[in-house]
Amino acid sequence: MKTVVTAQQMRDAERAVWDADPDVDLMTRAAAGVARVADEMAPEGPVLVVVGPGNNGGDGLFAAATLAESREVLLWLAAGRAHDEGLAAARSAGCREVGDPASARARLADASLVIDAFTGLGARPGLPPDVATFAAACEAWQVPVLAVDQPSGLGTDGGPVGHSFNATVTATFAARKPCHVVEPAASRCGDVVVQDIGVPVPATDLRILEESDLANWWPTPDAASDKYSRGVVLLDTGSERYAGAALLGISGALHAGAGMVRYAGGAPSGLVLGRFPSVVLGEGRAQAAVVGSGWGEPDEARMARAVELGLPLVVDADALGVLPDGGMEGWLLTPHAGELARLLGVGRDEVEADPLGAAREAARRHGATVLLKGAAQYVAEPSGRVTVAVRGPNWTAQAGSGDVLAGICGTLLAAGLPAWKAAAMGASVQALAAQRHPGPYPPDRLTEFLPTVVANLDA
Ligand SMILES: NC(=O)C1=CN([C@@H]2O[C@H](COP(=O)(O)OP(=O)(O)OC[C@H]3O[C@@H](n4cnc5c(N)ncnc54)[C@H](OP(=O)(O)O)[C@@H]3O)[C@@H](O)[C@H]2O)[C@@H](O)CC1
Ligand SMILES: [K+]
Repeated sequence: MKTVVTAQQMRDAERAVWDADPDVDLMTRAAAGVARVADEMAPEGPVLVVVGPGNNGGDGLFAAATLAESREVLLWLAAGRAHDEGLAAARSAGCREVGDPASARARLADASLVIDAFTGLGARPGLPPDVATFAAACEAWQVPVLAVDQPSGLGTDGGPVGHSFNATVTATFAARKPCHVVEPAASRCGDVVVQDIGVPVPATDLRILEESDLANWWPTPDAASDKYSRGVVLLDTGSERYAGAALLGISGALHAGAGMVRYAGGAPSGLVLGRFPSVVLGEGRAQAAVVGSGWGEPDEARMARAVELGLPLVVDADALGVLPDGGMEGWLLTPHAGELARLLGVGRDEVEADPLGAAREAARRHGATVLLKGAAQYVAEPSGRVTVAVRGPNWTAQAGSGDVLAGICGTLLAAGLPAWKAAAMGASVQALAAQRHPGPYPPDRLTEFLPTVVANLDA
């Protein structure tokens, strides 16, 4: 798992380093990392550096000085002022300045790389008009952009996105920041490279899961395991009309490695057994249950029966409309943005503008873990801690993915994992399956790849 730090947490961490050693030169380390990534991205051709007024611009200027030893480097002082020492170093290394915004845009015709060093940790969201026009021109001309610390225009801690650079690669320092992992900002960051500049990273309440976590934590049977110790998951999903949701959830549960799947939902039993003969029909001993996918409507009586099971529940789709008033400790709610908006009584656009805040609020209000599904997936616990799942390709945005995911999470809950882990690992393994098998596979086909993904998880 990798920790994500806010702007303030990063500044505090840097302050601690300076307090311990006032002579430490973090900017030189940061700039060296930026120059290295720049050379990797574009080994030759002119580099154009957009320089802002603060230390982010300072990083860009010292990186420019290094790059100018071997290639042409142009500076656009887009704020009209710049970090004094950085500017002196860049000038004496031979960097030349473009005088005005139009000249900067004109140089995009032959630039092999733009380095965006306008703003970083000190950014207010948005860009001055000249810089916004330049950022749009970079996109239109398809010039690769290396963002220093973050694409300028984004708020470091995430939030709504207006004018900003759209980076090919972002070179950040010490740890990722919320804008690198939380949408809508994350999509503007390209590939995020984290440079070690000798600043220890504090533990925080935001982190991202990695494949190695899945490898270490995936519940793998041993010689003493039987179907009960591996975990029995009960699904009360599907209906006559939405029988497919039941099949998809069962498939997710089985391919994630359930010891046994029981099915007690509304899909025709012949259909279920015809496709999955190992499924046991009806209720019985189980360690977790999945409810709501494919019910077709919120059903209070059905929800009440599920509550009576006394099991940790994965609550999906229609069941989210009939949540009990309390007693959901250990449960996992799996809304997409629209469902989460309904849970909170706000507009979907509000959830999309601040998915982290919305997921945290729902988890706090309901006292349950919330997995917010979508292109990026967040797992919020009632404590406020959030884990970001491994990201998949956009192909997975299709009907049925959520039904499969609920089944996978049910299996992991039944295996004894806490709700946050079941959710983050379930979402991540589905994303990895899609990543390793790119293309428009339907969700039932993708599910069949889960066993090979689990067997080959890279520690
Ligand atoms: N701290 C460290 O030790 C290290 C820091 N490092 C580097 O420093 C960066 C942080 O530097 P920083 O604190 O100087 O802030 P920075 O992001 O350059 O911006 C502040 C300036 O921008 C201006 N401005 C803001 N938004 C604007 C907007 N929308 N439109 C126009 N102007 C805007 C703002 O103006 P003001 O708000 O004052 O009006 C102010 O003048 C960090 O990201 C990393 O790259 C590394 O070297 C490692 C060591
Ligand atoms: K930047």
